[in-house]
Amino acid sequence: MKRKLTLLLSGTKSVFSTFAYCFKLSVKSSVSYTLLRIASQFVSGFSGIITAYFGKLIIDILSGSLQISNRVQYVIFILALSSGIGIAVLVLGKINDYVTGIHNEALTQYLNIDIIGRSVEADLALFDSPEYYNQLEMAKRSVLSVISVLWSGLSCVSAVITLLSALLIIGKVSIPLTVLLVAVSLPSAILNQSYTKKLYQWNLTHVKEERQMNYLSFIMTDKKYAQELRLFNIGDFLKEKFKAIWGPYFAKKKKLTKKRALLVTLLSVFPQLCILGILTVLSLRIMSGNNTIGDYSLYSGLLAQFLSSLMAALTSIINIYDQKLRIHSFEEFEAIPNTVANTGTEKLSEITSIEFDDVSFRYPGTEKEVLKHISFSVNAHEKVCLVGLNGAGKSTVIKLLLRFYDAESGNIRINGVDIKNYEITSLRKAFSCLFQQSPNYAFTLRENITISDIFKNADENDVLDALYNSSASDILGQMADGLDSYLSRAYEENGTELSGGQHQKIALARTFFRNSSVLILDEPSASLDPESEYKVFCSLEKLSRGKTAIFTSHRLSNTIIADKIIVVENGTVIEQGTHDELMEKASRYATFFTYQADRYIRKKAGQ
Ligand SMILES: Nc1ncnc2c1ncn2[C@@H]1O[C@H](COP(=O)(O)OP(=O)(O)OP(=O)(O)O)[C@@H](O)[C@H]1O
Repeated sequence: MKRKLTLLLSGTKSVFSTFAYCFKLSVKSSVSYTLLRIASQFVSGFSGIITAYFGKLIIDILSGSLQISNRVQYVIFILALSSGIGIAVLVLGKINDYVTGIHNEALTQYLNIDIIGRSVEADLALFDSPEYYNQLEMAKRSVLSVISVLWSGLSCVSAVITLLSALLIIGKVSIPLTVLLVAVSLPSAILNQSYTKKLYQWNLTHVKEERQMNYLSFIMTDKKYAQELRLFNIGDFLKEKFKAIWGPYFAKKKKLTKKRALLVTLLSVFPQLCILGILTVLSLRIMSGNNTIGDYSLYSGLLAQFLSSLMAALTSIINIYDQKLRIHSFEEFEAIPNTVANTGTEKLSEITSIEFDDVSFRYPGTEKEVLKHISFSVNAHEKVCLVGLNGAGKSTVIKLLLRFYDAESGNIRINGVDIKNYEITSLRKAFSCLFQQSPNYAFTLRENITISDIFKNADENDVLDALYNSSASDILGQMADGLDSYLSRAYEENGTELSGGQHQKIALARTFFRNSSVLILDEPSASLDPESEYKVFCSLEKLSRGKTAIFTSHRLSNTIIADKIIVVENGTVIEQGTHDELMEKASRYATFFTYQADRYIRKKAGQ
């Protein structure tokens, strides 16, 4: 008993705290809408009781149970009053519907923007973890829960008002039967709650399946996959994959829901039996002259209202209790800590040196040491090329330099200062970087370039220069709306779809536009034609004059422009030097270089 009481108390506490949390969010999104919705619940809570009482008065007057002198005027007055209240409640209900709709929209956007904001600031490492995606998915779903808790809490206000008022009046007929009515109405609601909780916990353990289904449905409908899907003829294969997940998922969910529906239906019979008892007692009292005929109308109306508002109140409370876990998912998502903390305060502007000192690193949650005791330095105005086989760790070096991840051991220093001491945005501001898979945006061409430095007070010439330097001026020439042309047809009929190489040129133009003191290009020419590649490396030479540049390239003829070549293999720096120095000795670099030159030389020699 004591345990049950403790459970009840903690349940009540969590209902209140969950509602309070959602109420706070509601107020943050709009104070006026929240107040309007509360006021409307008060009015609707009292209106049912008042209308039922007016009905009783009219019946009593008409049946002669209530003897008054000016019957006609009295009946007309009550009818007019009750119609007035009815119309006012109706109008208020419509206003409430409107306010609720608009408020729900505002609250949804407020919460979505909150989630997006958290996501934008999240550590890059989090994007490697399936757990993070599960949490993100649950947070997105919990937006609906906040709306639902708020709705339940506010509905509870009117339900409780109706419930208490009805209970006070019904209690006059038979207190024991009224108590019994309350008692038998509770189990079905409580059972409902325990199953709702079970269902939610079941949902929690099946988020992975739901995400997999979403993913499959995404690749079956997204343009990116459309070509391969048709070429490989894998539509049916993917549909079967989808069904294989959905089948068992649906069967289990159906079983749980069916059991709940059966039990709740069975238990809802008992309250009806109690109502029958109360109405029987009342009928006997009317026949013996202790109550009027109008009382029958009043009590039967109130009993119906009592039952529906009790159910509404309980369902609301249970819903809030149930949503507690979902709301908790939202709170949990908000509280996910970033490991790459913005610990530094120093501002960084000009970079005079970069130093990797005995740096080791493995991606969070993985065993493999991707970088092993790496040491190298880059001096101001130096052009450095990182060379190595696929998966050697070149891009990882860049990610650590930009503090997307923190090194596990060792130090990365800029201008002799540990990069953790720099304020993170000022650190990143010092780099213009082209990532290996830099995506373009479904925005205009101009926006696709200027997005890399939105605070720059740039004119059109800066954009045109960036396009020229990335060998992309011809792309602009093909665009109907010039710089204002859309780089996607997903949202604009007149948008332009670019080729893979053209996309890379735009991404490169964006990098050149940023014009920071260090230029980083990770495989800038992977998709470029030979002429564009040549021009881009000429631009790189030109633009990096008076700047520091770090680039990676698998086409080793490009390393010619580098002052220093650093060869990375299996996460370690195995050699470094100029092209000539490395070619002179039997280096790994010389082997790579010979691989690429060899085929051409052999072909020429007719071998
Ligand atoms: N987010 C990640 N989580 C776990 N491992 C990763 C992640 N990103 C890269 N790796 C692993 O780190 C290693 C180094 O990858 P990296 O991208 O740095 O290689 P790279 O030298 O740039 O290769 P490429 O020449 O193909 O671009 C690879 O084994 C890769 O599988």
